[in-house]
Formats: sequence, C-alpha cells, structure tokens
Amino acid sequence: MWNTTMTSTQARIILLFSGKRKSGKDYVTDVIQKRLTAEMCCILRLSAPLKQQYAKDHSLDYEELLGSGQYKESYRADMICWGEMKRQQDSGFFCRLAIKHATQPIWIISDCRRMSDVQWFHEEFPDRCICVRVEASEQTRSQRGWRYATGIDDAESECGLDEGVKFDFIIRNDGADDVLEKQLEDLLSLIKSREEESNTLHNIKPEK
Ligand SMILES: Nc1ncnc2c1ncn2[C@@H]1O[C@H](COP(=O)(O)OP(=O)(O)OP(=O)(O)O)[C@@H](O)[C@H]1O
Ligand SMILES: C[C@@](O)(CCOP(=O)(O)O)CC(=O)O
Repeated sequence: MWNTTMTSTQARIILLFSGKRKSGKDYVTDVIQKRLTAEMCCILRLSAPLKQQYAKDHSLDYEELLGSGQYKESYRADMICWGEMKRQQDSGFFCRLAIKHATQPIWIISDCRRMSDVQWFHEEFPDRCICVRVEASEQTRSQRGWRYATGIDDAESECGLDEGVKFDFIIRNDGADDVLEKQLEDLLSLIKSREEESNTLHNIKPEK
C-alpha cells in the first residue's frame, strides 16, 4: 500500500495532533501508527524531551511522566511552567528535539498545544502538515480520569489551539468503536492521497 523506497530521511507527511486532556490523543495515534506500521510511521511527542529533562532535573520517574496516570498529573502544572520558560527563549526548542532522530516518512506529532508548535512545523515543512484535532465530551473525558484544574484547563497548554487553527480533520472520540473506526478509515485515506501527491512531486525530474 505504501511506497517504502525513501530517498531522504525527512518526513513526507506530518500529522499534527492536538486535543484536550483525556480526549484520547495517545489512544488514537497508537491505532493510526499500528495501521501504518512502525516502519512507515513514528509517533513523536513534543512533551517527551520536556519530560525527560524535567525528570532529570527533579529526580523523577520519566516513564511515569510519559504515562496517563495520576503521577504525571501531579507534576503537570509545574512542568508547564518549566517548559514555558524554555519556550520563551526558543519557541522551536522542543519541536527540534522531538524530531531529531526520526527516520520514517510519516510523522505523528501527538501533542501540539500552542500556536507556535503548529507554526513551527508549517514553516519548517510547508505543504507536508495535516492538522488533526481529537475531541471528546467533558463527560467522556471525566470517565477517563479528567478533572478540571484551574491554571491548567484554562491556560495556553490546553486552550492554545482552541481558536485560530484550520483543522484538516477532526476526530470525535467518545468511545463508540464503529464511529471511531469510520473516521480512522477516512483519515487513512487522506494520508494515502497526500502520500501519493508527495511521491509524485518527489519523482518529478528537474528539466535539463
Ligand atoms: N476510543 C477509546 N476507547 C477506549 N479507551 C480509550 C479511547 N480513547 C481513549 N481511551 C482511554 O482513555 C484514557 C486517556 O486516553 P489518552 O491517554 O489517549 O488521552 P490523551 O488525550 O493522550 O491524554 P493526556 O491528557 O494524558 O495527554 C486512556 O486510558 C485510553 O486508553
Ligand atoms: C508539560 C506538558 O508538556 C505535559 C504534557 O503531557 P501530556 O501530553 O498530557 O502527556 C504540557 C505543556 O507543554 O504545556
């Protein structure tokens, strides 16, 4: 199905995922990666280099910070402040670190949160980005463990992409497997058609 003859290690397609806490970004992106295969598609988290350095500086468990449990939530507010300090110096700081070792032709950035994240990818990789929003109701998110927290749910980390972004695709992830499945099929078709366009462009030989 996919063309695996890559001539460069740079991504042909970049899926920029965003969504509120417990909307299911990790769940959905895991399914998509499985469908595309790990050979073709990697999941990159902007928060991974952030959590790694934060864990090191604060003697914390990096793996737990990567998970979806209470451990991460108890450090979230402080991690946000810490990350924002770094971003003020260089807004592309975590974006560059996150993509550093990626070799697959399709990248999933699973946790865009700020306009500067989306802008950075669009500027670095024009015409390759697909912006995807994952949405779930507050009721569903609560069932998954979400509790509203002032200073987090009303701050840029959660609301930075609520307005001003034109999403190419919105996934409703409220738990009905068949509804999610249909949306995933549609997104995979969009990725496939972008892949074909991109292959066509890459295969055009320059005129002599
Ligand atoms: N469609 C689904 N079917 C079953 N379980 C789901 C579904 N979507 C999400 N979940 C579960 O809900 C929980 C939260 O999902 P997930 O960690 O993917 O959300 P997130 O948006 O990445 O959250 P975070 O705010 O921690 O970044 C996880 O336990 C996940 O397995
Ligand atoms: C600190 C932070 O990166 C935590 C993200 O955790 P997660 O994507 O919800 O697993 C959020 C942020 O950068 O604002």
